[in-house]
Amino acid sequence: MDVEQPASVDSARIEKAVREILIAIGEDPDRDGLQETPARVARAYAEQFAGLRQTPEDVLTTVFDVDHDEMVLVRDIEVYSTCEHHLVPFHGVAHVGYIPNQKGQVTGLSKLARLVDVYARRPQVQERMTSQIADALMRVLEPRGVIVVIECEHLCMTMRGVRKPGAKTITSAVRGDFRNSEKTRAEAMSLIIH
Ligand SMILES: Nc1nc2c(ncn2[C@@H]2O[C@H](COP(=O)(O)OP(=O)(O)OP(=O)(O)O)[C@@H](O)[C@H]2O)c(=O)[nH]1
Ligand SMILES: [Zn+2]
Repeated sequence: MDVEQPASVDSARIEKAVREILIAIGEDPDRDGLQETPARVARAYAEQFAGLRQTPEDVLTTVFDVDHDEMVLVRDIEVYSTCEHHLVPFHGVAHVGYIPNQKGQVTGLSKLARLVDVYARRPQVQERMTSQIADALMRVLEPRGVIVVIECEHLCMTMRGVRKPGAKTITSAVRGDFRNSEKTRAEAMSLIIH
């Protein structure tokens, strides 16, 4: 469950902290190129972590009935998130599919991409982000099933640490019909993996 979130980031606090980090790494925060950096980082974080101040209901606003109760899948939604362990990016693609309920309730296609961003723009681990997207769709659209597959490269594994560029992490979350029916799941996977 989402905990209550602050209205916006505390820019002054971020700026103070970033200045401290610059000093701690042995930089001069007052040199030309760095003077504006704390304020820039505060603005960047406001954007990068905007999802902390959003709920799925904020973006899944358009729900309408169509005469379609079979799979809808949006593939290759670009995703940028921030690894909560190292605060460096991980990025890749998300594939989000669902089977509308008997009433044929669907949402706008762009709303699925917006939903991905609600959870990507937070300090994250890929597994949790994947489940959160699936659970939010189940709750709001009450579909017969949801499948979310996310493939990402984690910069904490490529630019530092173990340094394995190209390694991809693939996570999936299946709910409802996608969980219960191997055939339905296989159909979705064949559309995702091409
Ligand atoms: N399961 C999971 N692990 C992640 C994710 N993002 C980063 N990690 C891992 O989190 C772990 C943190 O491990 P620690 O040993 O606490 O940190 P560390 O010493 O910086 O680890 P190394 O990255 O191996 O140098 C690392 O193995 C990362 O690869 C994620 O989305 N999911
Ligand atoms: Zn990391």
